[in-house]
Amino acid sequence: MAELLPTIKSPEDLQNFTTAQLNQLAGEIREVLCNLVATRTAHFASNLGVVELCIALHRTFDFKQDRLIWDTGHQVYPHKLVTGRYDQFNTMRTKGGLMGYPNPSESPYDLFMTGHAGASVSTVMGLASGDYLAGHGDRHAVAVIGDGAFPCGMVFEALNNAKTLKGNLIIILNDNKMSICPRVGGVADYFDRLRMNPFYTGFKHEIVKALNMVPVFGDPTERFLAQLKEGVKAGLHGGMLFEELGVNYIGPIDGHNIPLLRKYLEMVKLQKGPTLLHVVTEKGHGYDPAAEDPVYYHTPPAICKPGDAKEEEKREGSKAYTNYARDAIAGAMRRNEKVTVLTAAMCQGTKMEPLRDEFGDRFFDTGICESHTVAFAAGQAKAGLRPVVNIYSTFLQRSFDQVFQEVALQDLPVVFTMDRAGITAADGPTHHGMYDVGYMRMFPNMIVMAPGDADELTAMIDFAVEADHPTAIRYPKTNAENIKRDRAPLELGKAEVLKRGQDGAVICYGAQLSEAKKAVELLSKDGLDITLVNARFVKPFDAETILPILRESPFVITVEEGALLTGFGSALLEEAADAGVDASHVKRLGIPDVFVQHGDRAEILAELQLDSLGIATVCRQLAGVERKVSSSH
Ligand SMILES: Cc1ncc(C[n+]2csc(CCOP(=O)(O)OP(=O)(O)O)c2C)c(N)n1
Ligand SMILES: CC(=O)[C@@H](O)[C@H](O)COP(=O)(O)O
Ligand SMILES: [Mg+2]
Repeated sequence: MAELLPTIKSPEDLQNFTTAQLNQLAGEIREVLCNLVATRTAHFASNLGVVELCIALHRTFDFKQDRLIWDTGHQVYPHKLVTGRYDQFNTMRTKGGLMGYPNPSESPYDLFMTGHAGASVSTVMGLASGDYLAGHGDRHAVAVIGDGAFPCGMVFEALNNAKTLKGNLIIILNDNKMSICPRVGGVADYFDRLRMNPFYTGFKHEIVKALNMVPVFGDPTERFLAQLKEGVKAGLHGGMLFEELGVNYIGPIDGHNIPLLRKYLEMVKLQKGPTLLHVVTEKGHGYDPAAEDPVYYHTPPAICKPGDAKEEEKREGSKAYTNYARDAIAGAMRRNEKVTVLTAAMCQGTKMEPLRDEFGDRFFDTGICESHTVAFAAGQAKAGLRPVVNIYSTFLQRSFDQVFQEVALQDLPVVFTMDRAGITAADGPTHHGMYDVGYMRMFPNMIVMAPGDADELTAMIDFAVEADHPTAIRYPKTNAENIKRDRAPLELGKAEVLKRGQDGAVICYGAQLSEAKKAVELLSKDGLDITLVNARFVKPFDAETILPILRESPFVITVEEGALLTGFGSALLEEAADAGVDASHVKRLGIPDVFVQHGDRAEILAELQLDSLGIATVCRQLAGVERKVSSSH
């Protein structure tokens, strides 16, 4: 039972806690985190790892004035607990409840709504700059960024700019040796070398002893710090990469020792100029199964007791679109040795660990560097390879310009398999994949498609790796079904008509096809005979099939799990306008011009009328069936 946590209404309540109480608080936070993931899937190992760091930060700074950004934001749960949200904590990631990321509408301690990695150093610099110009140069601005997020290009862009900053910038590098998967790349190796620093290994105890003799405030600390840093530099050139960029480097230090963290945080507060404090933590700290398998426990399914008979089953999961995509890519790689696959640190989410093992040198994990990934794939394509960029729709947004310049403009055969396209549910607005239809279809040369079911996804990937142009395929985070029908073979730019009727038409782009089909079946019980089209392609658009349906149908509904602005329905309206075809009877179902909040996927889709009942209801309204029924009474 938590004893201290319920008493904390704001971080000010931590100020009188003793070290023993702060340690007790750390234990209580971990217990609450464990209780949460027993009930639902949520970010776990990352949160366990930052408990002490979070407490020490809030004990040292006053974030009513000072600024704090947790990079990415998935490790923000302890912060939520100590900033007055303990009472609502059991609503985490449920509709209307707390968001799993920072959310300014929940608390003034959350400055930005985030979820994408790598922006923290830049935004914190902006805050520091604004505070300085507003005469609040005494405020401190702190970015906490993980070792996985650190290699993002944007972080280095910010570091490059940091020494020009007037204002106090503190970067806490939370180094737990992990991204979601084990971290990769040269920066990771560099952090490993920094850990070999005697500051962290051999001499650590000596340094801690010396620190204990140093008062926390005033000049002596600064002098001591300067000497200490010189000593470390002379020893192993630790942190020289940062020092050369004009950023003071301190560390690494143990991130699970609250008094030690406090001491160093007090010191960096006094430091002039941008400062990076390298803190070493363990992902999953305090819960052994998570510490031993932080990949699985990054976002484990609910009730993940080790040894749980169902655990293995959950690991593989039922067959989602993600699995079909993975298997189709694997098939293409087996058939054609020119096919490569690229991931930007999402090997686990895209279920590609088996591909990493099977295709060693044709599997590329670039880390959280989406822009680089796409330009890199373009280079591979130019060199004659057939790269597949397997990426979440929302994260591909980072590469908009590389999709334009390096891929589309050169007309290179890069395949984009865009996972999590649509409502991703509990992650919320930062993660829903809503915009890819628009940002892909606007570029010349692109072939842009969405499968209506599982086998179609396989067919599209097979088609894409043979295409001579860039291709994009979107699919959502859900289990994939196969729709029984006399399946039309996949043909470039051709829609599939599943059924013809005279009372109206439903044209579906993507995986809501099964819901659309159910709706059409429901409607036939009401006596409505509805045409059902599986659009397959938004580009090239099948005007030949679709425009006659527009002309002949009393109403037409387009269905897509994406933004209405720039989406499939918009493409249809553009085609109709260009061809002079009346489209005033077209109703578009999709995601309106709002940021959709987090919640249960089925619930959100139902609210958007993107399920069978919603589609059927709209059809009835357009067909006037309700009116007919009521007037017959
Ligand atoms: C731009 C972007 N790409 C990918 C992701 C997916 N993602 C979320 S957390 C994470 C790992 C981050 O590692 P790190 O920063 O070290 O934090 P840790 O989980 O280790 O605490 C990844 C790849 C993301 N959120 N944003
Ligand atoms: C923080 C982050 O961006 C990832 O952890 C994301 O939540 C993963 O999403 P999936 O659970 O859909 O793989
Ligand atoms: Mg990490």
